[in-house]
Amino acid sequence: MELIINPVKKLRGEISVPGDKSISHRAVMLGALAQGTTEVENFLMGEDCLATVGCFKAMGVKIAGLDGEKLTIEGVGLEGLKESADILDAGNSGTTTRLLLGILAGQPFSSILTGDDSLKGRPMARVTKPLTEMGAKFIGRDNNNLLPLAVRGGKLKAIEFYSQVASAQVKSAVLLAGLFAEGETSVTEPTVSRDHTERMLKALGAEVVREGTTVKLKGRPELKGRKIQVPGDISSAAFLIVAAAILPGSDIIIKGVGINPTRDGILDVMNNMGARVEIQNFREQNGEPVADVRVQGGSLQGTEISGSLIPRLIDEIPVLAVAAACAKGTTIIKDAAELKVKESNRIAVVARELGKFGVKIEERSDGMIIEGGNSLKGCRCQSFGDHRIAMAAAVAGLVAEGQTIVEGAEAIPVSYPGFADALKLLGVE
Ligand SMILES: O=C(O)C1=C[C@@H](OP(=O)(O)O)[C@@H](O)[C@H](O)C1
Ligand SMILES: C=C(OP(=O)(O)O)C(=O)O
Repeated sequence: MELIINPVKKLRGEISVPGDKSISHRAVMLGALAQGTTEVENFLMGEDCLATVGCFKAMGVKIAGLDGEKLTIEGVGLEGLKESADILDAGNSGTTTRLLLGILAGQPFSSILTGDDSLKGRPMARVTKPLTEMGAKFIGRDNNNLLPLAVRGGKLKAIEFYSQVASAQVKSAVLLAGLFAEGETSVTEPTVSRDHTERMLKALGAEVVREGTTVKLKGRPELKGRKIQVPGDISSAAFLIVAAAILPGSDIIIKGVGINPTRDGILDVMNNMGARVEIQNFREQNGEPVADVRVQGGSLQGTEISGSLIPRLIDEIPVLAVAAACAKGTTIIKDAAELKVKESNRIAVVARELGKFGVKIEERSDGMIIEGGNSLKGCRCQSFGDHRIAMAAAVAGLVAEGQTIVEGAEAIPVSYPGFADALKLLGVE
């Protein structure tokens, strides 16, 4: 599928973005493991989260409301999942895979988990290693690194785990396995990654504490189902934030965006670049901070994006590269080697695709250097099956001269169903 983008002068209007993908996955998983009913409002009906729903249905969990935006999960408790008669399919979703492996590790049955071609190339040893140390057994290619993976779960022991990567998926996999172990499981990461798992576990009744970059969880808690209201996804809002910021004369308000401090790195970067971004109507929703984000267009300056900022905006880097291309001066992105193991190699693909727009961009092993300030030229570009690449290219198309055609736009509903309609609502053809 192709998305055809015509340049536009400015974006105007008020809009909300679909529910947060990370929180929607966790609502299904923890709702399933809780006692009683969990009602999820503003659940993201994106393909990744629907893959999570499919896996839990296959393990006997009753989930209703897939036709609307309110999902109801009948929790089965920590002991209640059933062996799936078929292979579990995580589709394109790394979050489904890694978090689910943590849960499957604690089950007294066998499971087989697979995904699409992109997911079959992504590293899983980062979770199968600590889960093996906890007592689970895996069989998979490349030393249990690649899907498909067979898992034989069982009685787990709590561990103290030191992760090499600042990854919420790794941290969450170990913590979710820790639910099934007696005693305290702890995870220490190099810098803090998104903490939605910890927040939701607490909200459902588990004992979780953070000390610096370490999170500790007491095993075998009694989780209680509850209402969960999912905030708008800042990673989806990012495309609109950047689009408005690079189009002078724009003025948009994105309502109800989750601005959890472990996720809001894009707001810091926009601020550093001199963008006019305002946080309005701050409030808290089920333990997650939420606000309306107003963005006005203007001129941007190059910046550096590195260090502990990276995990706070990892999924926003493709679109931040577009902001950098439109800014005056140079932008350096480093410490972001993780980008190479996402849905595509996001360093190589961003460099190649933005290069087609005429952007001067140098690929580095852990990031990229972008020379901003040259005008972009409309082009034909590819998503490489990566939703964030497709949407970043579309945003570049809004400021480029002439028409831009994004091939592989069918990847977009993985995280942002309705993306094209959102652009139209704000004035794009
Ligand atoms: O835990 C999560 O929900 C996610 C964590 C991040 O991945 P890593 O944990 O691999 O960095 C992020 O890129 C992904 O989109 C969602
Ligand atoms: C990396 C992403 O997701 P996942 O790891 O869940 O596939 C993403 O949404 O950009």
